[in-house]
Amino acid sequence: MARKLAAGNWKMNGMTADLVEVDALAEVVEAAQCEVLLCPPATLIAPMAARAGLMSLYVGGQTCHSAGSGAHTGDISAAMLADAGATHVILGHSERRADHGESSTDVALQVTAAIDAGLVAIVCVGETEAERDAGVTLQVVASQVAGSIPSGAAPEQIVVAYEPVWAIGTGRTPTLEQIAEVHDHIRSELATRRGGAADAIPLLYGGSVKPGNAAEIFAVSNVDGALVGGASLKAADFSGIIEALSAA
Ligand SMILES: O=C[C@H](O)COP(=O)(O)O
Repeated sequence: MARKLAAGNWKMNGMTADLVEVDALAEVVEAAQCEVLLCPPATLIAPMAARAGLMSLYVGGQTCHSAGSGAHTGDISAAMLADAGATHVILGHSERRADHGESSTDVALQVTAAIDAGLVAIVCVGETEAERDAGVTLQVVASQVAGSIPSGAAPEQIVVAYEPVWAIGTGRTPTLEQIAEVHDHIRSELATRRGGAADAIPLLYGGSVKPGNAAEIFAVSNVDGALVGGASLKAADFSGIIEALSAA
């Protein structure tokens, strides 16, 4: 049985003044029957972690370089994220794959670096709309899972987030049957390579999760939580999602 995780991805949003949203989550986080994580932009990791330390809230990064240090202007290493107070890092998000040309091979190297730095790696996979229309969703997702997760990674060091690219920030979501089909397939792919240990890897759904649709998504087979973008920016919205996962 995998642990449940409500993860928020602030993407390139958030100023110091927005940290009041973290304070506003305190009561819900303390009552939560699941793990809760927020991944702000790198500039806010340290101050958010200082606030999160007062409650049971994890803080994570949104990417990291595969190298430990060196001449990589603008990049950040996994050890730097950990040093700032992060416990997790999102890797291989479709926006990184599209905007920065990151391949599954690149992501696998980042995952190894993250694990070496003591971080939990949240590995994102998902098909584009054209791939879904072409009927190759399961092959695309299986290939990303196989290529992005190093075989040596232990189950407690990995989370997989299924995010259909066409559902991100669009208000569109797959049917519950489509979510179940992909999540069951990911679980089965992981089990092929890891046996029963695969059951301990949390599988998150991401893409237009809101308080209003969270409960039905969390009731789907092999959905252990969510990776939430827009609805994680405001405590009022994210609270509803945390509560729905706690009740699932
Ligand atoms: O990382 C989060 C996802 O990309 C989902 O974003 P969204 O909830 O705004 O659709």
